Amino acid sequence: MQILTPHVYWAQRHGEIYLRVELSDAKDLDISLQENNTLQFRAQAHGAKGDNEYEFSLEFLEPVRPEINHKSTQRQVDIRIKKQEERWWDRLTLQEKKPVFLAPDFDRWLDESDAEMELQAKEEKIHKISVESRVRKDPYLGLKKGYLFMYNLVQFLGFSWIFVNMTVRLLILGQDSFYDTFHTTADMMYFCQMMAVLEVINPLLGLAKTGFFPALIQVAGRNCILFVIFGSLEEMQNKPVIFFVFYLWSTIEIFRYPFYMLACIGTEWKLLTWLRYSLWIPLYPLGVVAEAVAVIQSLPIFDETLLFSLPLPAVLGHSLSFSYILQLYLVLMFLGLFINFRHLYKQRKRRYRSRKRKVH
Ligand SMILES: CCCCCCCCCCCCC[C@@H](O)CC(=O)SCCNC(=O)CCNC(=O)[C@H](O)C(C)(C)COP(=O)(O)OP(=O)(O)OC[C@H]1O[C@@H](n2cnc3c(N)ncnc32)[C@H](O)[C@@H]1OP(=O)(O)O
Repeated sequence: MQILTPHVYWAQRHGEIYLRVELSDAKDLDISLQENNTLQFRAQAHGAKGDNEYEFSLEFLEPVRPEINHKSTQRQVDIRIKKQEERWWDRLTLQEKKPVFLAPDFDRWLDESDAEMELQAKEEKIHKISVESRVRKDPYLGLKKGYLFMYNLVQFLGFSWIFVNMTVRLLILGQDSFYDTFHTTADMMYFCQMMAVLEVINPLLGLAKTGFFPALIQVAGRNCILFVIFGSLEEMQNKPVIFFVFYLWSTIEIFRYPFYMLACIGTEWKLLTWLRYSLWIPLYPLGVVAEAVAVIQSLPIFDETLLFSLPLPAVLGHSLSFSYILQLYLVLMFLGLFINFRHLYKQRKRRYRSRKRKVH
């Protein structure tokens, strides 16, 4: 009987090494880790040349733990060894030259970044299971979901009404429709934007996972434009800028709210998700620019009418025009744009990273 060397295939993860020894019906297995961090393998098995004794040894690149897991099947011997430190290895063996009997196990092979993704996906799965088990204990879950579903439905219907109304009027009247956007849609916009205050309250009550601060910036920013600039200045109400502001706001909302509605019933439509997490990229800056134009157009009107002006002591003059506060608000708007743009970018990345992981 000869002593032969079997084919050995290997793959790694950050914490483990997998070896697949191609031997069928292996018996009398003797697998041990020597003091010099070398795996010693010996077995009787059936190979191409009949029954033979097979052996090989591998000195690992970095220290491994002494416990060795192995399983012998009719076709192969699987060995699993834990690394001492969770670290990616450049190669398996200490010697740089790869032994001739060793090859990558392409069935298990992952490169470092894929292995990281696999690890993260596992962690996320464990996290999800623990969150789900906690959530399942919430006796009001059905009620909360029902409330959110209804809220999103109402908002969706409101913004759809505005969007369709404006689109139809634009198609029929062309540019003339720009001038009476406010008179035809403001009531519905008031309703939707007042309802939107709930978006700031919901995360405080633990009802939705919305970012509290981004929601506050979003709702406060829009309501300031709607109620203070458009609502209180009649001179602004026939300006075309209202058309652009309302159209940009409602365009995102007719996708965002149905996306949330589906989330409430545990469903997802890929196209809708993509629209919710992509449309803001052009719309948000455009929206801020349109809102900034509205603020700038309102400055001389506030100066003239002295509406909301702050009375000052006589030595400092009569009053401080509200337009100064709006000029400060203009700066805040771009700060708000930066904060929310970054928030939405992170949400998009999170959404697509976790979906990509689910695919693996
Ligand atoms: C402190 C005083 C501030 C003073 C103001 C200062 C100036 C501010 C200027 C601001 C400029 C505003 C400009 C703006 O008006 C311009 C426009 O809007 S233009 C049109 C384009 N706009 C947009 O695209 C923004 C749309 N709005 C939003 O996206 C949100 O309002 C926002 C808060 C910005 C982000 O939303 P959120 O944090 O909720 O992110 P997600 O959508 O990813 O949701 C996270 C998870 O929560 C779940 N969720 C959220 N809401 C609901 C809900 N209603 N029902 C059910 N579930 C909900 C969602 O499913 C996610 O869950 P999961 O993580 O499981 O996926």
